Amino acid sequence: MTGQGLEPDDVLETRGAVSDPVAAVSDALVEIRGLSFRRGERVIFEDLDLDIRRGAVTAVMGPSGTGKTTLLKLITGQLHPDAGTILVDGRDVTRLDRAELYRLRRRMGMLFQSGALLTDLSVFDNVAYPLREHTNLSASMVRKLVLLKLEAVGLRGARDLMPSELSGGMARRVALARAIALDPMMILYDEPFTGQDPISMGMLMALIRQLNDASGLTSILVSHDVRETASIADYLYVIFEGRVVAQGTPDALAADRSEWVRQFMDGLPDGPVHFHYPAPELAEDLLTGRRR
Ligand SMILES: Nc1ncnc2c1ncn2[C@@H]1O[C@H](COP(=O)(O)OP(=O)(O)OP(=O)(O)O)[C@@H](O)[C@H]1O
Repeated sequence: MTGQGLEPDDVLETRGAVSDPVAAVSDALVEIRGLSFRRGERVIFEDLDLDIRRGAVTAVMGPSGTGKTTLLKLITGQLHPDAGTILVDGRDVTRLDRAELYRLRRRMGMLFQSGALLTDLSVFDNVAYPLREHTNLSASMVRKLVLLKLEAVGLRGARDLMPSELSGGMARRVALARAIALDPMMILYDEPFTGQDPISMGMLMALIRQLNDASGLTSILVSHDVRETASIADYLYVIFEGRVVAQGTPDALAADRSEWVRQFMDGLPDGPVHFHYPAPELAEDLLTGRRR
């Protein structure tokens, strides 16, 4: 028993009627249909549908452990679902062979929590790494591209530094330059703001939005930082217990009065997601003669 009592009717559709850009354009770069995924006995996703619109910043939010990172790994083909389809640019990642998946993955930049820089390489060489690995470009072309990517994240002047000489925020920006080195069609961010001070958080937020718009990217952003995420995303999904419980533009979700949306967007400690793990009444528990 989960104690959450989520029924199918609780699923909220909070798309704004006319002003919602996503409702008007159905051009999805990622189209997920009927996705089911388990970890042992645990159901992570059950019949999940979700679209990521081309050119937009789409955020996926939800309580900790709800499967956000898992969703990114399913989209990139690092995990295989039990059922459902995941179309990325029209191709079902669940059906691609290794070589096709590898080619598709090259077109997806990733900034994962664990995406550390290579500590033995300079900033320049970290960004050059995917270019040298995956292309036959000349050294002078690699140099130009690396400098352009570093310029895009404001760190062209830091090219000769080693990762140990960077602040946490700078390191994340270098990782971002590396993630866009191969000019991906899409970039996936997993908790990009974790551990950042407010200034570097603001910088990263602006960069995510700027890179998306200037490079014609499509961005998927997984984050716990509701307010910050809502301020840069075009569209938000809230997932919980394997399903989408709310979706809409930031404005639509800000105006939504339902308990689900309010608890999540306002960070309320109790609501449909309970603070207490299901238990008998406290008085009943205290008065009983049981030892545990
Ligand atoms: N390698 C693994 N083996 C077994 N279970 C796992 C594994 N990785 C994750 N899980 C479980 O899958 C569930 C979803 O994990 P996931 O990391 O996707 O959640 P999340 O929403 O990204 O969480 P957070 O916001 O805390 O990062 C969790 O219950 C987690 O314990």
